[in-house]
Amino acid sequence: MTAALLLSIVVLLAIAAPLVWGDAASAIDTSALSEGPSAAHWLGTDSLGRDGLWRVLVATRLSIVSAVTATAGGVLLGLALGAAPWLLGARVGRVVTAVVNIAIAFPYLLIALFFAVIFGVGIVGATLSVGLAMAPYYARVVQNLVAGVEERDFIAAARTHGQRRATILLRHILPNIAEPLAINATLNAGAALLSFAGLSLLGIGVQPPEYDWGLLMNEGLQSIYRNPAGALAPGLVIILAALAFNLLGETVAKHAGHHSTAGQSAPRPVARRRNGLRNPSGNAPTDSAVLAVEDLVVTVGGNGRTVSLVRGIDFVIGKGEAVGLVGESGSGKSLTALAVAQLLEEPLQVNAARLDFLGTDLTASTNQARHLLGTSMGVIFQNPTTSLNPTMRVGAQLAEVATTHQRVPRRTALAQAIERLRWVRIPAPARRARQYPHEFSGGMRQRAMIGMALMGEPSLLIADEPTTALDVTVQRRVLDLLQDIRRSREVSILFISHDLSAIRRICDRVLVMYAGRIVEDIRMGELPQARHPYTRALLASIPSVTADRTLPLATIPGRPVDLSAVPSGCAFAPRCSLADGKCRTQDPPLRRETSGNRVACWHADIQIQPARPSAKPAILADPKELRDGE
Ligand SMILES: Nc1ncnc2c1ncn2[C@@H]1O[C@H](COP(=O)(O)OP(=O)(O)OP(=O)(O)O)[C@@H](O)[C@H]1O
Repeated sequence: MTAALLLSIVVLLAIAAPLVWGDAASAIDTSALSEGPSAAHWLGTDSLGRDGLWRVLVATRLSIVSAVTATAGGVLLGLALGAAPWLLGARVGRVVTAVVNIAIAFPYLLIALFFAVIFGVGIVGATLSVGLAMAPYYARVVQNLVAGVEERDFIAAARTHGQRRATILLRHILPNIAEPLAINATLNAGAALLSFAGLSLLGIGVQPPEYDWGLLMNEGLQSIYRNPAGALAPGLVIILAALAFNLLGETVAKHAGHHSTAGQSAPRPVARRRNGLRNPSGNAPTDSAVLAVEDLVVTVGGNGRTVSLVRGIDFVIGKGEAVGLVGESGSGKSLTALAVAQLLEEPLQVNAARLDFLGTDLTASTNQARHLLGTSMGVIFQNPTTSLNPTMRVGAQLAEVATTHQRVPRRTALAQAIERLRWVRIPAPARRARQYPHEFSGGMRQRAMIGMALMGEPSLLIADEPTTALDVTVQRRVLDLLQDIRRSREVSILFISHDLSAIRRICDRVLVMYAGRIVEDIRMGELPQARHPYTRALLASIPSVTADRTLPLATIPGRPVDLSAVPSGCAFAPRCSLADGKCRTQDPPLRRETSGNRVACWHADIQIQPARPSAKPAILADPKELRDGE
């Protein structure tokens, strides 16, 4: 609001002041030469008796227009120089980069002075000088921004399609760097304003009879002992106008930052509750249910081209229960977890008949629901390297969760962060809290992430492949840690993995997903007696050290189904050796069995040996043997 108010005043003055007070500001009054402030002249008069206040107001237009013009020129030239390496190739690019680097090594105002001497005094010379002096800075910014974008997959795709570099620059690169560049320019317009003031103050900027704030300051300085207001007033408005630009830039930057990082701290309420509970599986949530999900659907697209990525799933997680979510890549595991944590954004759409967390309806997107998500649900992501901010100390990052969601003072939050680092067995937690993520090993970073998820004393931890990026020994320690946390604090866990042996280590129950649906929900101890052919095939494909090494490793034949063209009937039918006509036409419902497990297969009762070519499939092996074989 302050930025908007200040900027509106500046713009209004730039437009209106010369029209309203232009004549009064130029009127010479020989009877009131170099006077101090009075009722007639609030800021006194200059050596020709002209009113100080009117001149400060009228000078707004020239000061602002010249600063904005110089900034625009600097940005355009910087854009050309910064994009040159991309457009002209490595050899020419190196020369341009070297010139930019040399120019940046000199103080900015020195370069402006250098050009002012070349172009001569006056408004045109000053504008050119300030614009040219700014260009190397913008060139560096553009080079960095281009470097950040040019490695992205969509640029590689455009190059593969044979698009020219200039076209890629205009179509793909510029739109992606425009926002930070514009923010930089707005922030630096204030600096341009100060540069003009500096040049005019030195007498090599704007020349009389034209006048800007710098020239008024120059004139005011000559009589500063008689009339201090004559120099101070233009100085003050320069500061206010520069502040207006800076505040605007920072506001835009903050907004842009929020937009791009919308996520855990500011969940996006896209989940919607559908009317009418389906509850076909008799999957009634009990009082002890931490999470109750019913008919969860995640779709993408619209206008008749909607693709269902998660196709109506139901499950309940009880207090202190650990539930695994397993399936091949693309089966919808992460989307399910992120939909529960309210972390999915447009264009994905989330709908659910029920999405209750600790008895609170998350689809309602109330303050209470948002607070619960922030304090009682922790999410651990796959890659700890990209999940921790590299520029923040680990302790401060953990503490931020508490200051944001629990509004505790920073000191208390930091003590809590150190405590959580101790919980996750980080040695010397107080010292480690002061370190940056790069000073941690991969396993320690993941434990720090788990510590961060524990900051709010969560009731549910969602761990999305938390051990995939770690080596086997570290994986084991992280899994043991999760198991300990679960036991000692009664935390429920939704553990996502494509690795059944990892799931087996900590989960009580496993949900097997295929093509966006749960096809089997089975207690861990009964996994060797899994009834869905897909679960059996997944189990059979776990390598075992006792398997016959002369035989090829077991795989699941065929490919996962394309979710934009799911066949009618059972989605697994094209890959299933048991599939018959019924499977290809009718989709089997997820039925609850007397054992309490659920399975979606017309042939769940048929006993088959898993499709493993070895004599003794791992699925049927002794659980101890499976553990040793990991
Ligand atoms: N933003 C998105 N827009 C369109 N499709 C998406 C989007 N995110 C995911 N998908 C698609 O949704 C399907 C399920 O993705 P999801 O990430 O849940 O799979 P996953 O089972 O977690 O796989 P992985 O084990 O590889 O992480 C995939 O086919 C994926 O391509």
